[in-house]
Amino acid sequence: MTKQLNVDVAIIGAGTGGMYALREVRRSKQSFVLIDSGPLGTTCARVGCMPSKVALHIAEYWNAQKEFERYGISGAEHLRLDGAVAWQALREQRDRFAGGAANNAIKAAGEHLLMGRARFLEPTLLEVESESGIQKVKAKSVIIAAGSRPVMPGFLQPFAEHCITTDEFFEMQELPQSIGILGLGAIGLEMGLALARLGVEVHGADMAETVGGISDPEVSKVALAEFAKEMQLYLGAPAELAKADTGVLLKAGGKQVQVDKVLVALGRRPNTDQLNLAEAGFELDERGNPLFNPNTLQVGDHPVFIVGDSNAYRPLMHEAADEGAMAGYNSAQETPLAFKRKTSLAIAFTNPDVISVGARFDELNQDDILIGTASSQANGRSRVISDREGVLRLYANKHSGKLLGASMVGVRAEHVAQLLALAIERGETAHSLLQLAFYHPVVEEIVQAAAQDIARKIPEASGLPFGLVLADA
Ligand SMILES: Cc1cc2nc3c(=O)[nH]c(=O)nc-3n(C[C@H](O)[C@H](O)[C@H](O)COP(=O)(O)OP(=O)(O)OC[C@H]3O[C@@H](n4cnc5c(N)ncnc54)[C@H](O)[C@@H]3O)c2cc1C
Ligand SMILES: NC(=O)c1ccc[n+]([C@@H]2O[C@H](COP(=O)([O-])OP(=O)(O)OC[C@H]3O[C@@H](n4cnc5c(N)ncnc54)[C@H](O)[C@@H]3O)[C@@H](O)[C@H]2O)c1
Repeated sequence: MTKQLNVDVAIIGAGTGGMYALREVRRSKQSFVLIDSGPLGTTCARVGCMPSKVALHIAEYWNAQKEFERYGISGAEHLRLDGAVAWQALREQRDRFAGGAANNAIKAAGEHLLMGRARFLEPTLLEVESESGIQKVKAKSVIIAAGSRPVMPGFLQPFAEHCITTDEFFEMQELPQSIGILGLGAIGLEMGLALARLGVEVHGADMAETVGGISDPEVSKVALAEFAKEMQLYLGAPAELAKADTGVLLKAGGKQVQVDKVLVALGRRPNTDQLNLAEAGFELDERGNPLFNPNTLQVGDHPVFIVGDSNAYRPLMHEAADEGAMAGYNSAQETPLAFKRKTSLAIAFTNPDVISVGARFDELNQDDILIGTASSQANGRSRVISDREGVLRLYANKHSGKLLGASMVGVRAEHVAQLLALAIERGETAHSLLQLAFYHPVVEEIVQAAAQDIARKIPEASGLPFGLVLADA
C-alpha cells in the first residue's frame, strides 16, 4: 500500500523560494515536508546568478590588459589564458556557493527533507516519486516553489549536439573558438560578453531590436553601440540554425555565420507543466500557468501558494526570496494577507551594466513625465574607470517631480540601481533626492546630475538652490 504522510505544509522545491518559505513555516511552528527532486543547491548558486558572475569576473580580469599599453604597462603579449583552468576555477567557486545552499536545505529541513519528484493528485494531495518508491503527501497547504528551466524550442532539436543552455554552459571543459548566442536577454548578454572578453568570437542574435530587454530608446542606442564593439549583433529577426561542415550555421536577418557552438538563451519556462495541475483541478491561464494573486501568492482560492520562477511574475532571486517568505507566512493564516510588492529592480552585470528600476519607459505615459538625463562621460568617476559610454534616464512625474523609474547603461550602474531603488521605494522627488550629500567623485553623482535635470524643469516654490533647505530656527 502507498505510504501517506500528513503535514501542515508541503513545500515543493528547495531553491531560494522554497527555503525562504521554509523559514516562515518553521517560525510558525507548523509541521512540514520539503520536497526536492534534486540536485539541491538552488538554481541561483548552481547554474544562475553566481557562476555567471564568476564568469564575468574572470573575463574582466583578462580584458583589463586592453588598457595596459595606454598606461605604459608592457609585456601583455606574454600573457596567456587557459580557458579550461578558468572554467575549472569557476566550477570550484560555484561548488562552494551551491554546496553551502544544499547544506542549508539539509540542515533546515532535517528529517523532513524528502528527495523525490512531486505532482498534484488534488490541490492538497501530492504524489512523490523517489528512489524508495511512491509516497503520498496530504497537506493543509502547499507551496509551489519548483523553479523554471531553459526554453529549448523544437526547431533546435536537429542541432542538439551543438546547442547548450546554462545548465551545460558552466560544465564546458574548454572554451569554444566561436559561439552563437540565441537570445540577448540578461543571460545571453552577460554570457556573450564574458566569452567575448575571454577572446571567443561571439555572434549574438535576438528578434527584438534591442538587448537586455531595454525599452528606453535612448538607453538602447548607447547600449547597442557599446556592445557591438565586442560581439556581432543580429537584431530584429528570428534566428535559425542550419547544417554546416563543421559546427553549425547561425542565420538571422539575411546574414549567416558558422559557429562552433550555440548558447540557447531564449528565456526560461516554469516547471509547473510537470505538476499535473489541470488534472488536479487548478484553473490555468492560456500559457498553462495557474492563476494566482501576486500580493498573497495564493493560487485561486485553494490553500496553495506559488512563488519564484514557478509563477513567472518577476523571475529574479530577490523576488523568489520575498515571495517565499510571503507564502510561508500566509500558509499559517486563516485568510492570506496581501503584501505590498517592492520597487522592481533588474541589473545585468554587463559592464557597462544595464539596469531598470521602478516603472519602465514603455509603461509610462510620455505626456505625464519629465525625463532627467545624465551621461557617464560627464561623470568623473566613470571616466576614471573606463572610457565606455553610458546614459541614465530618470523618469519623474512632471508636476510633483516624484521619481517613478529609471533606465541606464553605464559603468558600475549596479550601484546606481540600488540607490534609485531606495529613492523610489521611499517616494522621493527629484528635489528631495538632491538633499542627499553626494561625495565626489562617485559613480552615484550621475543620479544627482539626472535629478538636477528634472529639478530645473520644476522650479521649487522656496526659490532656494537645489538640494538646500534652511536650518531649523
Ligand atoms: C544564468 C542565470 C543567471 C541568473 N542571474 C541572476 C542574477 O544575477 N540575479 C537574479 O536576481 N537572478 C538571476 N537569475 C535568476 C535566478 O537564478 C532565479 O530567479 C532564482 O534562482 C529562482 O529561484 P526559485 O526558488 O524560484 O527556483 P530554483 O532555485 O530553481 O528552485 C526550484 C527547486 O525545485 C525543485 N523541483 C522542480 N520541480 C520539482 C518537482 N516536481 N518536485 C520536487 N522538486 C522540484 C528543483 O530541483 C529546485 O531545487 C539567473 C538565472 C540564470 C539561469
Ligand atoms: N543579472 C540578472 O539579473 C540576470 C542574469 C541572467 C538571467 N536572469 C534572469 O533569468 C531569466 C532568463 O533569462 P533569459 O535571458 O534567458 O531570458 P529573457 O526572457 O530575459 O530573454 C530572452 C530573449 O530571447 C529573445 N528571443 C526569444 N525567442 C527568440 C527567437 N526565436 N529568436 C531570437 N530571439 C528570441 C527575446 O526577445 C529575449 O530578448 C530572466 O528572468 C532573467 O531576468 C537575470
